[in-house]
Amino acid sequence: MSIRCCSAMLYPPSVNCSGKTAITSGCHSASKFSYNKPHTPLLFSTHLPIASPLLKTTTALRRNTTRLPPLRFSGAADVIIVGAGVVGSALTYALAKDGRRVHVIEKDLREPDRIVGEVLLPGGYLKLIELGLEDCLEEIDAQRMIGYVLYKDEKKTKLHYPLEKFSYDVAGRSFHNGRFVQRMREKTSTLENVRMEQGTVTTLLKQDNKTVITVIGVQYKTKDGQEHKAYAPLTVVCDGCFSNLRQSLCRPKVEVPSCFVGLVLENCQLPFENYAHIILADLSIIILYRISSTKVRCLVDIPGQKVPLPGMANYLKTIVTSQIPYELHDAFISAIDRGNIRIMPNSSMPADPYPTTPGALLLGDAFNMRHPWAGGGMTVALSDIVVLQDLLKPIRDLSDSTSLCRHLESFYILRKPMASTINTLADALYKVFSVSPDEARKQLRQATFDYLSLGRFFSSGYMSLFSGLNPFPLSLVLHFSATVFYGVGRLLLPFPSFKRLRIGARLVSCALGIILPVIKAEGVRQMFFAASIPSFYKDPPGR
Ligand SMILES: Cc1cc2nc3c(=O)[nH]c(=O)nc-3n(C[C@H](O)[C@H](O)[C@H](O)COP(=O)(O)OP(=O)(O)OC[C@H]3O[C@@H](n4cnc5c(N)ncnc54)[C@H](O)[C@@H]3O)c2cc1C
Repeated sequence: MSIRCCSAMLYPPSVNCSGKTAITSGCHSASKFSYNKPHTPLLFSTHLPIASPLLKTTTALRRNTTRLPPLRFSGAADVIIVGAGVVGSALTYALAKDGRRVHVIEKDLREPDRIVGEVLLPGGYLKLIELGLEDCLEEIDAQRMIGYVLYKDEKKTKLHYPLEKFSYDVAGRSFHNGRFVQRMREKTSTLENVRMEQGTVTTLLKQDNKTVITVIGVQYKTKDGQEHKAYAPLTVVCDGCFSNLRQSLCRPKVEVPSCFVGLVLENCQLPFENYAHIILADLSIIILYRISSTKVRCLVDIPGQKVPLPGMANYLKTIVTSQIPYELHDAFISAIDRGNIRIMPNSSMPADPYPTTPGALLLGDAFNMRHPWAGGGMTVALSDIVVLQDLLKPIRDLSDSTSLCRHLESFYILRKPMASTINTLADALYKVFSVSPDEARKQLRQATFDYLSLGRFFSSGYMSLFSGLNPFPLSLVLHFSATVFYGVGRLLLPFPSFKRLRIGARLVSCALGIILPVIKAEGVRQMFFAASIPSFYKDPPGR
């Protein structure tokens, strides 16, 4: 179906709530796109000198590269993106490269300082290459990561990502999240057709034509307290895990099984450099990985929705120190004494399979979350961006929101291999690895550790799933089933007793109780029989 609406007519330029155009200064000029895109001609103002906090980021690393993000154009955008975190920035770059005029509104353009999004899996790195953003990992002192060392009791096992078939640069990376995000913002804001602005989006603007409600733009507040409205045929909400806007687009079912307590260890050596260290400790899971040449991140998983900060230093010192490798004790205690202990809730939220509000999309953590212990969030999100970019590429005009919305139904199917594999792995194995007094759960935890320690096919199968290099849900289910059989087999061999039989049966029931709800939340049909869903084959509208 061909769409011929004129987006400029439907979507007026960004205006503030008093009705004035938002851009009030600068030299407006009729701009020409350097790409071949049949847009209604709009007036563009290029290189408007607007002061931005992006410039004020002070790290020496960026002193030479940071530039003002100019408000590039004053006309209506094709796409509004809410949030310039990992996802918003990468999506902006992808769409702008394809010739869309993108208006990004970000609450805070200063370099973020968070304990999230510090490990990019090799599969995510490949997606970054597909998006042309791999250079954002340069000059930020990012560290190469080639696998995990898994610790349990006195034993440890080394697990490698299956990187043999790839060029040397393909590996995991770990880094300061803020540096990575800032590099992406900088690169994105150099594009002529990107308008990056600091402001907090407060509302999605909707048009109700009695049969269907369509999102037509956003209302946002700038730092000076002014309210503005911006309009576009498509609004993508990437406002992260604490999203305020997702409620109006889906039915979020957020679970918070635990929190991460984060510390930075300085000037110490990991027992195995280039590996993340995952310790299945007596009380919780502890993760250590390098985020720069001088700093190591330590994350301690504490079950529960809220973790009290008072008393945390004491808990870490008296209980946790003894659980981490001996050579890190001094650095760990120094980190506690420095006092910069951070806490983040670990949320999990299945994607709503068909959030169908024309004119809007959710992406990133606002749309879908999984337990972060496996470091898969950015990989899933970057993979989603590649799928979305491919779906939008052939569509010239985005202004028929209803057709576009129907076309994008296939997004929810095509994203499934990567998203379901990583989501299921993260949520199911988190439960398997978390501490429980139940004997069957203890057996399952031990069996999984031992299964991974078998090496060869057994560990490489899991590692290709963990790495995001083999996004294949069926393979995950087969490996999980094999782990359970292995666990039961060990209990029953050489001579099964009645007690062991009972534990074996409970082990199977625990494993099913863990994996089935996760698969159900992902959608059995979308996960395993995607090709049987009609929207899998949809032709784009308006070709
Ligand atoms: C403790 C923890 C550790 C994690 N570790 C990893 C890891 O190692 N590897 C990994 O891949 N994933 C990890 N994740 C998940 C990962 O952080 C997320 O998947 C990723 O950051 C999602 O990116 P995003 O852009 O959707 O959200 P964010 O990165 O949170 O970005 C959202 C952006 O939107 C802006 N914003 C919010 N509200 C508004 C508004 N109203 N108006 C305008 N702007 C707004 C925010 O300022 C922010 O810049 C971790 C998560 C947690 C909780």
